Amino acid sequence: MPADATKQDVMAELSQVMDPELKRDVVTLNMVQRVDVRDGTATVEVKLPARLSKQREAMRAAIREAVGRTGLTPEVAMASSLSGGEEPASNGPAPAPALPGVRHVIAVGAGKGGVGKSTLALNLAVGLARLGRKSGVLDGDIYGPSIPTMLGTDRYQVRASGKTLIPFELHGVKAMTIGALVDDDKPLIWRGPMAHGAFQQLATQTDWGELDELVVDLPPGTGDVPLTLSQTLPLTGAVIVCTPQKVAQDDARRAIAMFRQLNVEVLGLVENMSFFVCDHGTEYDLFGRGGAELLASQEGIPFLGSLPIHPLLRVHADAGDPSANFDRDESLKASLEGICRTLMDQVAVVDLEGARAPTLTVR
Ligand SMILES: Nc1ncnc2c1ncn2[C@@H]1O[C@H](COP(=O)(O)OP(=O)(O)OP(=O)(O)O)[C@@H](O)[C@H]1O
Repeated sequence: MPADATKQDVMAELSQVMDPELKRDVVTLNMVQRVDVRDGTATVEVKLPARLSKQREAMRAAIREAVGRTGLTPEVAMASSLSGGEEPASNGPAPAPALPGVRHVIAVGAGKGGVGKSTLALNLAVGLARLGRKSGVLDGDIYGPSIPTMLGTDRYQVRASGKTLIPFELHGVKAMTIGALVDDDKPLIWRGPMAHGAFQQLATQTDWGELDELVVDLPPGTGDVPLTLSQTLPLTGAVIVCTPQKVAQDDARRAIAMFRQLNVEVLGLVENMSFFVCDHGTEYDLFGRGGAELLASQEGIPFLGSLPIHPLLRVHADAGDPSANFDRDESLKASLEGICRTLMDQVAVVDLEGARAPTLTVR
């Protein structure tokens, strides 16, 4: 490219430089603060999140190389975010609207599919209700909504009063699912903005009443759609589910990085399918139990607890009877309630820190 390249040319090359953790480019992630092109030189200012401090020089080299491809001489200034706080992604949706009456919105996410995210989201909502909280569950897993089957709402039609959707009320939990609005047989191809609009409507037009916790089942992964949906609601924090294998932890690490990038508090990590208990009571660590707890301590986030591979979890999910998980097996009940209680503690910590946060009064 000739040396009369423009700022747009520089931005186009910079959009090829990837955040090594989030696998997303530095332009989309709003890290590029300034680009000036003058006299054959491109001056680029980049704000690097604190989590990438070890990759600082590698990032600088990648940015220099990208600018160099335009034929301009690169001058790269790198600033770091001080607090470890990351910049919210640019091109993101408008600020999330509050849900009146809902005190805490808790997203449940996972770095990859099939790790038990929906199972955990639903059992958290049911468990919190059984512990006396007013709870709800919002199924945002637009790729494969499973809450309708797991909660048994698929037996009912969604009802509306004018433009307001009336949530289902089953097992002590208010529920709304994107599954109620899409046809099972015609999977839609969702893109970020489209998913954002439908999901936001679903969340804001449902009559939740007063809730202590609304648990949101996000789509799996860290792609555009989960990223967009994570910015759609005012989240109190996120819970991440992972299985014990090393590969699952790598995915979970990416999910942690995604929430941090969005400035969403990670309330904790849950290890699902942690071990298997056979009929004789012997426990088998099929996938290498304990990996998630180790990951939590490495990442400095709370470990909320683990769930065994338990045939009843699958049976009750297929039967749409989550209450049975708390009624038919003492050890399963103890695991689920333990996770719910630890989560409630973490939510209380966030409330406390929010109350303590300094406020600025402008006169
Ligand atoms: N600990 C467990 N023991 C037994 N079965 C489980 C356990 N966790 C999940 N399952 C079963 O595994 C299947 C997948 O679980 P689930 O739908 O919760 O995963 P997911 O991560 O939400 O998947 P997706 O990414 O497709 O949304 C379901 O049939 C569920 O009942």
